[in-house]
Amino acid sequence: MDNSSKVAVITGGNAGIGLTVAERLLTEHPGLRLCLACRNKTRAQAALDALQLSHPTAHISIVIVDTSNIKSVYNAVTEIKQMYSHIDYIYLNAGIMQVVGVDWNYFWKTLFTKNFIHMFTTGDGLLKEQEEITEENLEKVFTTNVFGHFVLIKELESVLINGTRPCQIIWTSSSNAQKHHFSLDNIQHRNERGGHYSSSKYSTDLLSLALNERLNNKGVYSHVTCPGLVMTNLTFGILPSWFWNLILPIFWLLRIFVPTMNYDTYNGSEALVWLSKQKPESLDPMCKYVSHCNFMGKRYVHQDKLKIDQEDANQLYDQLNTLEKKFHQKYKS
Ligand SMILES: NC(=O)C1=CN([C@@H]2O[C@H](COP(=O)(O)OP(=O)(O)OC[C@H]3O[C@@H](n4cnc5c(N)ncnc54)[C@H](OP(=O)(O)O)[C@@H]3O)[C@@H](O)[C@H]2O)C=CC1
Ligand SMILES: CC(C)CCC[C@@H](C)[C@H]1CC[C@H]2C3=C(CC[C@]12C)[C@@]1(C)CCC(=O)C[C@@H]1CC3
Repeated sequence: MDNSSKVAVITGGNAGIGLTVAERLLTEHPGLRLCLACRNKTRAQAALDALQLSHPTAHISIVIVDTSNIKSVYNAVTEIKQMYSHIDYIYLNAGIMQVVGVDWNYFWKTLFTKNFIHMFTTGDGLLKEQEEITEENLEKVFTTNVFGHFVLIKELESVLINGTRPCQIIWTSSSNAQKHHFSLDNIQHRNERGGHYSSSKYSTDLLSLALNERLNNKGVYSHVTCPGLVMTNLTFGILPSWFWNLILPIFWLLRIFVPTMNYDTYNGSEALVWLSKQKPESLDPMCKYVSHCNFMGKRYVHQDKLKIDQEDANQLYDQLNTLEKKFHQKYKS
């Protein structure tokens, strides 16, 4: 095993924001060894081929992981541990949103009120979602976005901790993370009408804080990012791509008020890549690092103070830990 060069693992690294982060990290950190942790072999191989074209000497590998399936996460951990003795950056980026429609009534009602900036920044109240339960009897958005990643981090702990080099855990959270959609009495957000995605991203923010409390003294640092609104398969699942292309000029205008209207993945990945170039000890665990792009097209990183509570974070951590133990017993003993 080559221990000298840096290693980055990216979940959902085959498409959208994850793929752009992969591309930009290879440019920013020459010699970086990259692991695309993806659920689909063909799509992962296509991404690897594209990255290898622009970075012919880069060392890129694929690990198959479906974060909505805990058995698959355990299998992926075994593979990652065989490949790497230390991980410098782990991007917990894979994510889904199960949208079935837009509440246009709410959109028109809010457009000409003072709440319009909040609506365009967060999407809060605009999206209709549907629930799905996985074959392991877990809520799918919660498992894909949060629990699968929790298990990944927990099982990889020995590879993240290294006496001499720090490790950065970098989550792709969202402005859509809203406390009013989250409850410690129902962390999976089961049997609720909507708010599944928001609850999962709020959990992400809490979990990141809890991880810092547990792991900072071992050289592992966790931070949350927000890519803003970016055109990817996720947003094409909300409205068709032709619609988004049509309203591109509106995005430019909206940027005067809402600098998170990033549109492309390069703009959206700014905060995620910027974090990899910072000293992790100097970063604030109570901040969300947000990718901004102004009207003139200038990209920069904005820090938003997180409105979350350490006690909630610890309680969520404990609940995730208890849930993980059941799967550990089932699959690992
Ligand atoms: N686009 C936006 O405006 C915003 C996105 N985000 C977040 O950014 C992250 C990346 O999303 P984005 O790039 O937009 O969307 P994409 O759909 O383009 O990318 C999502 C990535 O996650 C992967 N993925 C989905 N489900 C799983 C799973 N069960 N196991 C493993 N991988 C999975 C997808 O794989 P596959 O290609 O096989 O489907 C894909 O690689 C998400 O966490 C999302 O919530 C946050 C704020 C705004
Ligand atoms: C004329 C158009 C600009 C109308 C588009 C309205 C809505 C579909 C969008 C306005 C704000 C958007 C938004 C998201 C999805 C699409 C909107 C609701 C996200 C929720 C996508 C996923 C995220 O993580 C955050 C985004 C915030 C903004």
